[in-house]
Amino acid sequence: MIQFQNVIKRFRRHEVLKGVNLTIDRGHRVALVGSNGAGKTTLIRCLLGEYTCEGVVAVDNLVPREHRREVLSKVGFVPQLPPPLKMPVGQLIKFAASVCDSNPQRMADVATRLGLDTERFKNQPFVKLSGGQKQKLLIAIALGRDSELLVMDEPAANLDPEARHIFFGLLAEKKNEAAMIISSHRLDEVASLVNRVIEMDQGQVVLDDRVADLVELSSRLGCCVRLIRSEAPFAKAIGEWGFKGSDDGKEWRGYVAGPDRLRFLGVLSRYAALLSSIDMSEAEELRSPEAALND
Ligand SMILES: Nc1ncnc2c1ncn2[C@@H]1O[C@H](COP(=O)(O)OP(=O)(O)OP(=O)(O)O)[C@@H](O)[C@H]1O
Repeated sequence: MIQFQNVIKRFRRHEVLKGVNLTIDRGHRVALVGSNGAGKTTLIRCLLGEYTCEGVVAVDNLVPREHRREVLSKVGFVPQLPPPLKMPVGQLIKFAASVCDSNPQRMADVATRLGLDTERFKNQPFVKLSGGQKQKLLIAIALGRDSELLVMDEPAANLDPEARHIFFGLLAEKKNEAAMIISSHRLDEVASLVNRVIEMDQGQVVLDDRVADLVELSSRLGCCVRLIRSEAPFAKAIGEWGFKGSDDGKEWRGYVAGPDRLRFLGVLSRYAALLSSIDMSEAEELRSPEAALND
């Protein structure tokens, strides 16, 4: 579906992409990783037809630079930095839906699932939303439409754990019909969302691995964390994951989105000396943490 053949991009004399060769098909969920300045955004911009470059870039045999409209009609894009748009939220959704022949209500419904009530914010300029609200709206615009390719630059970075879980579920719904490219500095942020990892360094692909597709995107893990004593900083950190504590603050229960397990364990590792046990298991059905505590 996507082809890069010996793609070279120069800014004046600085060669930023040094001959990139890649083929990405439907069903591939790619983590595009690499340190700052590796060339990830430049590669994406070549794919979206924003830059001219040497070599071949093609989406379904169309050259994005020459067939921009047709190529962009296939692509849902979530940018790394939200554009500084003054347009009110309601108008922005209508405009975005008209550009890609989608229904504004479909985008609004995705926003609602993510926890953003677009009706409430319809007259508010986009630029005045919070970072997380902007991210939710951009995701809703990208996912509330038919697309064959989803390109997302650090898409979940600003989302709270509940919205991340919903977002992963939305990706699961698209996983067979679309190819996905998820760009990130950190592999651990995106590792469990993907089945292929492409690492760039200094304008070149230095690793291209197919990885086991074991984590169900829409899964949740029921968790119980026990401590040797209660501590306020831990309570604050785990409270941000929606966990509820026992009266003595030594037992905490809640749910973690399947793809977020590594991230969650990373948070727990900061309090390793406090931990007495961690239980994590695939949740068969969702029960409230209060109900689980009463078991
Ligand atoms: N418009 C531009 N003009 C000149 N140089 C540029 C331009 N855009 C990017 N570069 C340079 O190209 C290199 C690759 O940048 P790019 O933004 O593609 O990296 P990245 O991997 O996306 O980094 P980050 O993770 O920081 O977003 C960097 O050295 C950057 O300074």
